[in-house]
Amino acid sequence: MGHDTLVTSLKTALGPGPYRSFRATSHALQLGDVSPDVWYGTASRAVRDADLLDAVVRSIPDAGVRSEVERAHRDRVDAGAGASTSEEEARVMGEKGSVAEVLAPGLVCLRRAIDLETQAWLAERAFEVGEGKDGRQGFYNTVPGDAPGDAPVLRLNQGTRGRVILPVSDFPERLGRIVRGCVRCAQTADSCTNVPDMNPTTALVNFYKEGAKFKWHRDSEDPAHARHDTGPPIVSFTVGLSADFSYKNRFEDATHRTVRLNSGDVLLFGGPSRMIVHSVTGVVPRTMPPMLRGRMLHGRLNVTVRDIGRGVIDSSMFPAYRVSYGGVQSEDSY
Ligand SMILES: O=C(O)CCC(=O)C(=O)O
Ligand SMILES: [Fe+2]
Repeated sequence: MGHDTLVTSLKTALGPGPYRSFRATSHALQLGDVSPDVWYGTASRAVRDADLLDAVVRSIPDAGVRSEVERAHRDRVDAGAGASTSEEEARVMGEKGSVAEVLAPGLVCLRRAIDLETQAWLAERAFEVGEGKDGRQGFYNTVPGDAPGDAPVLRLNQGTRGRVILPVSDFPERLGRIVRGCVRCAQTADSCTNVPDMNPTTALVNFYKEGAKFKWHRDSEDPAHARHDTGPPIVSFTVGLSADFSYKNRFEDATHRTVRLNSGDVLLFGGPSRMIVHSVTGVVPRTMPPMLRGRMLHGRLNVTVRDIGRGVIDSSMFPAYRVSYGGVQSEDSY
């Protein structure tokens, strides 16, 4: 296949946006910025037609790089990995109207990434694992009643917002498969360099009542990520009411951008965007999808799935989020 025919076939197979990001990843391969393995992973996910993928591999100009890629290809075929994308991963972004918006390098919003049934499932699981089967109080603290003799009352543990912090293994494995599907979609829309692979370890679940906010902060658990542009993405789900998520590069920046996150949207921030300063500036009334009414508490559920690497969470500090690395507490625990 000649070069021009190959380009035309790729543009047609991938569509303009994914084609551009695929071309950028291929350029990074030639510069040595992404490894042949990572490039091949992206290519094999983006280019579903086996003959076209062969043609792309054959077109790699550098013989050394090409043979590395061919090795990755053989390993994958031998391991049967081509068939290993689970149905669940494939379903992410399978909804009508799903679209990936690249807001900045490494910051990707997958619109309507999960369908309503999956949203209801995630909400049910989040309340179930977060709410004290084993004595945990989940999103709530018990506080004494107003007057002497009044029964104790439950209050959200962060005021108008409740939080739970869980190992991702407390959730059914389906969550990990959905997260991996989201990472793949974001990598295809942006690139594997901007959205590196991640290994889900931890879920922070926030429940916001109408009117709740979340202050400006960074999710900078791992000090290594604070110094480099290579951190694995945070994968953040919205279920229920919509919310305005604002972000900027530095605390002192006078201006910020805002993206409205609706039920079923998944926001990823990794690589060069892993350290964005962000805040939830508002929860939007009257945006609950009718199908979820009665299936979750009225409000917004946010599940952020993270890869905290070697980090250790100090659960005695709950509901504060304190993570340490090698015995040193990370700076921006919040
Ligand atoms: O609710 C959100 O969308 C963001 C939550 C967040 O920033 C966090 O849990 O660190
Ligand atoms: Fe955050």
